[in-house]
Amino acid sequence: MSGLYARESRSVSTMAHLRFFPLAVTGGSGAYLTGDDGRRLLDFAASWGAASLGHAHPAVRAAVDRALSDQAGASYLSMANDICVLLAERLLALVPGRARGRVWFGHSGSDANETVARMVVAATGRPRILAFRGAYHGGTVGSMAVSGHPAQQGLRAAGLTLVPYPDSFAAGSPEAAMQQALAELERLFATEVPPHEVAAFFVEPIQSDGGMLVPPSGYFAAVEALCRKNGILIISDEVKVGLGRTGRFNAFGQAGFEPDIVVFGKGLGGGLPISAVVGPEALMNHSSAFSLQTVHGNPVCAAAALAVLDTIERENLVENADRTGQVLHEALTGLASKYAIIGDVRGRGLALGVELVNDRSTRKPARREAALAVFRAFELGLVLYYVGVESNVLELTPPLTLTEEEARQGVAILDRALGEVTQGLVDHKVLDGFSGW
Ligand SMILES: Cc1ncc(COP(=O)(O)O)c(/C=N/[C@@H]2CCCCNC2=O)c1O
Repeated sequence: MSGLYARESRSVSTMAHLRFFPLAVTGGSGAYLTGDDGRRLLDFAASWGAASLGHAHPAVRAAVDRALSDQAGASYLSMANDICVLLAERLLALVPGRARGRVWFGHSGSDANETVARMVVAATGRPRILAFRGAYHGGTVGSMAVSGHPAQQGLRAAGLTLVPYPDSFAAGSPEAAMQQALAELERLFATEVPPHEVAAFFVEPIQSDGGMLVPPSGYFAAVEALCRKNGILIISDEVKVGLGRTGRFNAFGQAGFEPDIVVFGKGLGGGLPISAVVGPEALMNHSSAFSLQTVHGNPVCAAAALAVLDTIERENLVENADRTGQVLHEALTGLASKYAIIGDVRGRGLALGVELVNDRSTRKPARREAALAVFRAFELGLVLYYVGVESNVLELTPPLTLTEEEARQGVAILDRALGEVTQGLVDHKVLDGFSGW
């Protein structure tokens, strides 16, 4: 364990730790992090997707410097600032007509989803909310309340009903997954959940922390029809897979539905804390002083977000995510022909998952092997984490700036790590103290 990591253990709380290996960093540039031991590590996680432009991107640095050099306050609570207005106008132009009303700014996906959960109930008078089993919508009380991930210890909202997200790998086919998931939703509407009491449905276009689950084609179109029929608002949580990561700017478009409310976060700030909720004016202006924190809408983070949106456009990063994502997907599929432990490779663009199983026919989750593979990859110079309700899905969410060469380099490291794990060459003891989820 490095000196810096040991020093952290004597100074920083573990309450926010989601640790898979003892990485301590002192810097980074592009798709690389600099370890405190001087190593350069290829970052296939991008800090859970937040470093959308990689590290130390000059556009973000310049934008933040300009905003700080003539600082228009530190909050939009009690005064408007030009940068937030400009960012709001940009985001309104990026969402479908249904959602094109007003923009709320926050710090994180959690406070954004918490705000939406409160807003839809307050504005519609409907007491119920739908979300998916395995969904991660945040780490605050109000966002955990509408989440369904088993790793969360928070209380679920009284009006929350969790429904199954279609898992094509677990069900054996997309058709079976879609049929099962729709049947359960329709059963709930017919028995336990009166649809006219449901205010909104929280949707991840790809369920990331739940295992990078890609919905079957047609599933969300069917869900949207059910929602429209019953006046249920659809919320697209684009916090992790939005902003071009899937190879299209908005992930909901590929998933085949048009949301009423869109939630952005993580990569929006390029590593700085900012989130946004974009929705219809009637909802977004249903009240004043409804959801506020002191430095919400600060111009510095908003400037970073504008730089991110500008850079995504200027550097064609949506196309890069599509193209480099295909290279990565194909390379990972190549690994699957080599390692029986890889049960499934799935995802879109640069939102990819590799599900590890001990047996392809039973699909028994290979939790320990996932943890060992991630640990060994770290030792070999690649940073990636695992997700999934069984913690057996390697998650790849690299910076949108990733090059094809970097993609191949990362897969070569993962290849070696999986080889050593499957040959029993990685001592299980390395996982002591790294409990992950
Ligand atoms: C789809 C989706 N919506 C909202 C959130 C919450 O965002 P914040 O962690 O910025 O509050 C997240 C956060 N996801 C977690 C962050 C904690 C570590 C585990 N991995 C994640 O990506 C998310 O994936």
